[in-house]
Order: sequence, then C-alpha cells, then structure tokens
Amino acid sequence: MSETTPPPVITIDGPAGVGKSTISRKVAARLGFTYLDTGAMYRAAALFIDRLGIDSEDETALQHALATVSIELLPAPDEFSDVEVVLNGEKVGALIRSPAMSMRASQLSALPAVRSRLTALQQEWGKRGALVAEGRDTGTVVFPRASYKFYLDASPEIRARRRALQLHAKGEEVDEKKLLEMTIARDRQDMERPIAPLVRATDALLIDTSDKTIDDVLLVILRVVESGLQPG
Ligand SMILES: Nc1ncnc2c1ncn2[C@@H]1O[C@H](COP(=O)(O)OP(=O)(O)OP(=O)(O)O)[C@@H](O)[C@H]1O
Ligand SMILES: Nc1ccn([C@H]2C[C@H](O)[C@@H](COP(=O)(O)O)O2)c(=O)n1
Repeated sequence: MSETTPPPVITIDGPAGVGKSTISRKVAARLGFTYLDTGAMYRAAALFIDRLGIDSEDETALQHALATVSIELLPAPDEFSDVEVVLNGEKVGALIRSPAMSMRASQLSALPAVRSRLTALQQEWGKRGALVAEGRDTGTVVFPRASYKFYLDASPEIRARRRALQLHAKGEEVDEKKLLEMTIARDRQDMERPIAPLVRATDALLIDTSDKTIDDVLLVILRVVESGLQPG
C-alpha cells in the first residue's frame, strides 16, 4: 500500500492579540494556502454552547451537542478581514468577535469535549489542502507534524496597545487598562489549562514581534518557508 504525502501545513501560535490572524492571512495569501483560523472555531463553539444553555460541567451533553454542530469558515474577502464564520448555517461574524466572547471562548476551550471535537474538525482541514493554521495548539496538538511552525510573542502591554489602536481606528471606545487586564487574564487561562495549553512547540521558531512591523514578521516567515529549512 503506498503512503500519500499529506498537504503542507504551516502553524502559527501565540498569545492573545500578538498578530497571528494578521500574519497568517498574509502568509496564506502570499503562498496560495488556505487560512485556518482555529480561534474562530472556538468562538463559534462557545456561542453554540451558550445559546443552547448547556451546563459546561455536563461532558455528555456537550459531546452530544457538539457531535452534530456545523462550523464553516468562509474565506475572507481580502487579506485585511476576518474569515466569515457560519454556525449551523447562520453567519455569526460580529457576534463572536466581542471582547466578552474572546473570554468566553477561552473559558470553554478548556473543556475536553470542546477540544476533542474542534481538534478533529481542524485536522480534517489539514487533509484537504495546504494550510496556514493559527491558534494556541496548532503546532503542538492539531498538527504536530506540520512542515513549518512559528510562535509569535510580544509583551502584554504591547499587545494591548496594538489592540487599542485597532479598536480606536474602528471608532470604538477604548479602555486600554481594561484591555491589558483582559489580555493577561486570557493568556493565563489559555496557558494554564490542563489540555492543550498554549505553549511554544519545541520545534517552533520563536519570533518576538515587539520591535517588528507586520511586514518584518511576514518577511521572517516567508524567508524560512521559501528557504525550505525547518524553523525549530
Ligand atoms: N508586528 C506588528 N506590529 C504592529 N502591529 C501589529 C503587529 N502584528 C499585529 N499587529 C496589530 O495587532 C492587532 C492584533 O492583531 P491580530 O488580531 O492579528 O492578533 P491575534 O493574535 O490574531 O489576536 P487574537 O488572539 O485575539 O485572535 C491588529 O491591529 C494588528 O494589525
Ligand atoms: N487553537 C486554539 C485557538 C483558540 N483557542 C481558544 C483560546 C482563545 O483565547 C480563544 C479565542 O481565540 P482567538 O480567536 O483569540 O485566537 O479560543 C484555543 O484554545 N485553541
């Protein structure tokens, strides 16, 4: 029986607001790969669970409900926009992108039933074609054999500042101190959960983006990928 080579996967993990989506979208566009926003899937799953009012302690009810959930990601119209998320046939883009939903997704993503279902769905994407996958555990758990792995980092202060600028540009009211507190709290939750915590894969290239522009980071990643060298 002949083994077929799986399509190439690039993983980009890191803490909240470090630039994973921004960078991943650009890398995917440049290479002609599909962009997989795994965080969007956790956000959609959180909305799904809350709408059904399932008790998060009830593992069986969660497994049962999640077994049939449909979470589709439609390609973003351009490299500056988020992917469109379709939950059981309904576009839920704006509903899942609020700061409150970020925290809720982080909380519920610690549950074993949620993680096992979404990990399986994400691995299905990996069978269909070349991917740039981003999130918290894409290089460690979802695609441990990815062709290239990157881990982006920057201080919470820098990330909160960037997020504040982003929201300000959209005309939204910004409390930067609150944003910083939420960033730190979400990182803690994502890093301290027992299953698939946020951690740098030992073979991922660490990129400290603190003093880098988006284009600088993009260049580092493209150089590694185009050189054909494993980052680790
Ligand atoms: N290297 C960088 N320099 C300056 N700004 C950046 C850089 N990388 C990303 N940004 C900006 O930081 C903000 C947050 O980026 P982005 O939404 O891509 O982060 P994320 O890691 O995907 O966040 P989350 O984990 O919450 O989904 C955006 O406004 C983006 O333009
Ligand atoms: N691979 C992933 C991706 C996301 N999550 C959880 C933890 C995050 O705080 C939350 C929202 O993700 P974001 O859209 O901000 O990237 O979803 C996870 O546990 N694993």
